[in-house]
Amino acid sequence: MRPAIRLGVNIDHVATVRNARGGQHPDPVAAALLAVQSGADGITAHLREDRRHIRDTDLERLRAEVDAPLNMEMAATDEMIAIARTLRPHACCLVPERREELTTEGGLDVAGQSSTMAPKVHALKAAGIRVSLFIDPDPAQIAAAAATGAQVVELHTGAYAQGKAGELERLQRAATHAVSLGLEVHAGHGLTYENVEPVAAIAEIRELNIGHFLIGQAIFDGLPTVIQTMRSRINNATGH
Ligand SMILES: CC(=O)[C@@H](O)[C@H](O)COP(=O)(O)O
Ligand SMILES: NCC(=O)COP(=O)(O)O
Repeated sequence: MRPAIRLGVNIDHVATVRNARGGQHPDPVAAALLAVQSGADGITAHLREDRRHIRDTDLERLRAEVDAPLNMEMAATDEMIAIARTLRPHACCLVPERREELTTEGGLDVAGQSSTMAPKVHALKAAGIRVSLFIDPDPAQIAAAAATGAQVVELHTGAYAQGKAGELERLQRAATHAVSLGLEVHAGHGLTYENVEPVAAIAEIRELNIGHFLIGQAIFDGLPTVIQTMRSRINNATGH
């Protein structure tokens, strides 16, 4: 039987609500603690260059106060690499960023910058950090990701979530290809109760990172319920 899929809960948008009034509530760290108590296997937080949601102090407190793997999402910039090497989260996931974007659009173009990406991956690994590259389910990107020395690829499920034809099959091919190159396979972006099970059924996937839907649904049902429900949907797909 395949291992159970780890559920990483992305708490970015707890910080979005907090920042709306410039105060302290709702506290992303309190949300992370509740998420872990409710069954999350790890916490994901995206420190964007514009700090539109997660702030540096949020990450510092998550690292200090939450006894669960912290997956820091970040652009592959010198600033973020320096922060990560100081903070030493369990993992970093390198994602593309454009200041004007509403959310992450495409995957990281590793193939187009592999010579500069490899040293960045090495710098993070040298700090004891597991490195994941957030990429489209594309053969060239997977091969380039493996060549950088990254241990993990996180497959961008955005096109699948938007209903683009053939994307689930593309994700399956990408997952098989990545494992053949020795990479661990994660997936995320735009996953919901309704679309998660076919992705979770991809046998090579070891971790799903889910945020926006969970935080939004928690407004109606509460964070524990939505995490437990998502956990059960994932387990339905994997037979756990
Ligand atoms: C990489 C990805 O798909 C998300 O983890 C990312 O955090 C999205 O950015 P926002 O949370 O700012 O929408
Ligand atoms: N890397 C994907 C992630 O952390 C959460 O993405 P989303 O569920 O907020 O779209």
